[in-house]
Amino acid sequence: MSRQPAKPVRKEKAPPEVPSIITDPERNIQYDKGVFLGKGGFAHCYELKNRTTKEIVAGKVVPKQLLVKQYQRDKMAQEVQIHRNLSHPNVVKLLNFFEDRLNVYITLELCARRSLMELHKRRKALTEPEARYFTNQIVEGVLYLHELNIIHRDLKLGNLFLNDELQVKIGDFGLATTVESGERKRTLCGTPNYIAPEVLNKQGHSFEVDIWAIGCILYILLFGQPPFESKSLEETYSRIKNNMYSIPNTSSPSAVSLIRKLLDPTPVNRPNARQVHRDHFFKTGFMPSRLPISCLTMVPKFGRETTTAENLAPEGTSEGQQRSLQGRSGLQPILHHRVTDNADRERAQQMASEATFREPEDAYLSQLYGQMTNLLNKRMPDLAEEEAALDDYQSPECLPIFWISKWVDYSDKYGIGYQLCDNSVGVLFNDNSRIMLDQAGNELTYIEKTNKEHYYTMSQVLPNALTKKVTLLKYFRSYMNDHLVKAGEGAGQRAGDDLARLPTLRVWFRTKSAIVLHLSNGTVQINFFTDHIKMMICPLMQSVTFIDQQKRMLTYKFSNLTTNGCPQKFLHRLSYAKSMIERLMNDTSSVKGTSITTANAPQGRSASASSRHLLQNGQMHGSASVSNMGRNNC
Ligand SMILES: Nc1ncnc2c1ncn2[C@@H]1O[C@H](COP(=O)(O)OP(=O)(O)OP(=O)(O)O)[C@@H](O)[C@H]1O
Repeated sequence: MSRQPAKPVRKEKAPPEVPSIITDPERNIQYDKGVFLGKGGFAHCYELKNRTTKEIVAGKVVPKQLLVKQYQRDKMAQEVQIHRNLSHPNVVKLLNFFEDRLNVYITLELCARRSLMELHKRRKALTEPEARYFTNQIVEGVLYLHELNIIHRDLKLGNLFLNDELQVKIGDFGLATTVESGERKRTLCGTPNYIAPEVLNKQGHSFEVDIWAIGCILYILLFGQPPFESKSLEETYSRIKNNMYSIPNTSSPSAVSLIRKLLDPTPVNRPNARQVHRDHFFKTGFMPSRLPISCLTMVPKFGRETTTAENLAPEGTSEGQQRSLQGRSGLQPILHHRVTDNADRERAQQMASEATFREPEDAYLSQLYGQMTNLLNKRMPDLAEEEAALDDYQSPECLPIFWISKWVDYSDKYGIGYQLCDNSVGVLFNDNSRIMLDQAGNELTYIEKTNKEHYYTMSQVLPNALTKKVTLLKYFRSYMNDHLVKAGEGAGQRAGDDLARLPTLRVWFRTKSAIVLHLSNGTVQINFFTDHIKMMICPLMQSVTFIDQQKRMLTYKFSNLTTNGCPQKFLHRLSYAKSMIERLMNDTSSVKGTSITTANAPQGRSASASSRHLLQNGQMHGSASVSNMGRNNC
């Protein structure tokens, strides 16, 4: 592959010069600059740690050189003016703002789980209970704003942030405005993403533009794409003006009815925020009280037990085996998910069971292979390693939610055990069945080689057929805890964990130089043995993360590698990854149809054994990859 000589990369805007210790002079607070969170049109955002209280907040940094024009300063002042007085669980809290010689700083409540935009990229269409959960919180935030006579005017997935509890937080008040009663706004600086027809038609607009945007958001959450999307902007605008959209017939009547009301072409016909909040859609059906982190990348599991207030045991378990969620010593009482009455409950159960998980046939391998081929066919300018490590080249929002932090190869007898970065553990057995135990050590998933899933809790009596595999799982778990870097006790179970479906290891093999692991959510991970560099490639975010020798996590979008350049060292690995993906594709097809059924099948019978480097004499070989990745990275 021909390489262009290193040349300075053209950047749209110079990154801000940010001191490593930032001082809020007025309040005499010092912050340590932490990890880079991302950049927008104006701002670069970092984790900031209060040096006294140790609290971590998000710090938006805007270089003063970007605020030279009066209108830029006015816009920022207006944004802060509106945002600073707001206080609601579904609105990002603006904590403080201050400046130093170089920059203006705004400190905000930290939303460590990014935004609904990244969720959408990873998941596309969500289940209806998830769409209900997120939209309900958006509506609660909007209701609060509208009651204060504030229109947000730019509600979009990227402005709906998520904290560690996966609570929605409305942010970015750059286009927000206040309205007097009956006033209709005539001008709007900037183009809102989900622009309402009355804005396009310049008829004057008000609160109803936010309601329209909620309609677009609910549509995207349910169906995975915007209602008026087309190939060109003109066509999209024409569809908006003519109210041309269709609703897939997979949706429930209450979802269809609400979308139609929200996307009414005539603003006065749309419900106001209070009416939306009271809508049938939110009052019926399954409303999770909390969603697990895994739903950022995997469809949740809605077993029978999770859809009822009583948390009934899964089918096939007896009364005595039912799990009691109350009164478990040492555990927080778990909030019940909301289901209204018996009829609704039945419907919710039916809907939930219909939402059974279908893992894509090859878990995105061919898609990823195509992306890698495309990327490597392009000329990527050379880039010095240290330059590539600068914040401005990074896309930290694309960092995978899960990766394998430890693994133990015991495939000469049983299989491979691994720990995910959230401390959950799994085993891929030689017979291609999989088992997974969550970080709290409570929720157990068993996946047959046919991909059929079974859910249990560790407190219930498990089927005899599983005893041996669960024993092995525990064995792997304690081995990884004892012999590899100390993992610490898993956190206690939290509400919503019963809905978690964790990604599992699907296929793996070892070469002389690396172990190659493919997770069911599409992530391909390659750990290189010699220099301990690791790479995680995600087809859904179209990005690659390298964990370098200094244990830095460097995440690049494929598109940025082509425009900004790629260090030689990473380029070699990308080429290597492409051939490994090809091999995974071949392995995956050979795994299909294998007739191996026992847990400890002889080595030669495993369909994928040919590509595994099997250790002899029952030896375990393991690796703890990256012991300290920091909170943001998990
Ligand atoms: N409260 C927060 N917590 C965590 N990350 C945040 C927070 N606010 C912003 N970010 C991150 O910082 C990035 C830049 O923020 P934002 O998009 O608000 O900047 P901006 O320049 O105002 O954007 P825009 O161009 O959309 O107006 C976002 O992509 C997001 O990843």
